[in-house]
Amino acid sequence: MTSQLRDSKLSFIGGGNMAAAMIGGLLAKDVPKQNICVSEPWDVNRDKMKAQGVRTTTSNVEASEDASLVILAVKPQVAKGVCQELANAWSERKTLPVVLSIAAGITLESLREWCKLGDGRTPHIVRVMPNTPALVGEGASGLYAGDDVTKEEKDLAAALLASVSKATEWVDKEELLDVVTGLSGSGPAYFFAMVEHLIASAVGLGLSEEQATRLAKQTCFGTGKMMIESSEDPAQLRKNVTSPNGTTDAALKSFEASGFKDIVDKAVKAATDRGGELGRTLGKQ
Ligand SMILES: NC(=O)C1=CN([C@@H]2O[C@H](COP(=O)(O)OP(=O)(O)OC[C@H]3O[C@@H](n4cnc5c(N)ncnc54)[C@H](OP(=O)(O)O)[C@@H]3O)[C@@H](O)[C@H]2O)C=CC1
Ligand SMILES: O=C(O)[C@@H]1CCC=N1
Repeated sequence: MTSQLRDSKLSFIGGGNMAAAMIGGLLAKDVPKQNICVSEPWDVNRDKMKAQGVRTTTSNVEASEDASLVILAVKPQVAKGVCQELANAWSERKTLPVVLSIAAGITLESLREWCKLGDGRTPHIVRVMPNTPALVGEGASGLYAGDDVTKEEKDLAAALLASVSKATEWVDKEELLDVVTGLSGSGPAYFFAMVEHLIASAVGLGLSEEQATRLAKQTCFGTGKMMIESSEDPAQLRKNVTSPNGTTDAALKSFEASGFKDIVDKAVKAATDRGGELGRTLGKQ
């Protein structure tokens, strides 16, 4: 972790699933608890955060008061109101915090418009797309920043994401963040769904739920670890499992016959398109 990140005051606006994952990951990396403040309306979520030792409040304005980095971690549908509330409260501030938006789809243009202060100043904004494995320090994150963001600010944003992610990728076109969302932002759900189905299939064929769950989870984990640690690419690793005319071959042929590639293509595109759609519809409101 960089000293710049360790010394920064971080304010999470919204303390839901993704904020909890990032905060859990940050605390595991020894970011000082007292440097993290979360504003969250729901007492159940607030209590969970409080139990981790970070500061909590119901007031977005209070949470952002002394922050150098404000992480906008609310649903896209409420981002506009939250940005406007914060911009109103920051009019007396000489130095504005850097805003990191994790809201899927919401464009820089909209964020800048909503975060504009009465005197015309706009905070520097970085869009990021993390994922929930950040909780265990195994996140994958994409980032995009406009030209107004300084190198130091980009380094700080990247350091925050890198502290909870093993892959931190800058994209050079904003629309590519929607693709990152369709791949790694939503991606954990695809793998969870796959494991759910694997367990159900094996239980249907006679294994106990407990055994099927242990075997399926470990297969997913072991496969991921192997992909990261091996010098061979995923296609070669797949071939290494697949004996000619053997059991894996039978399964992969069945996948193919059911249109596996097409199923994946369509799903990633659906998520990517939904990101763009959220940006367009919510940006207009
Ligand atoms: N979950 C994920 O895997 C990922 C999510 N994201 C993005 O992260 C953002 C948050 O998603 P996620 O954590 O899943 O959503 P959650 O609903 O779990 O978290 C959002 C939290 O914000 C709270 N909230 C609602 N209104 C306000 C407000 N005005 N001020 C402050 N807090 C408020 C909500 O409280 P209440 O429930 O009471 O409304 C909720 O606890 C989204 O924009 C999403 O696109 C990005 C990457 C991955
Ligand atoms: O489902 C969503 O919209 C958010 C963004 C990426 C993961 N969860």
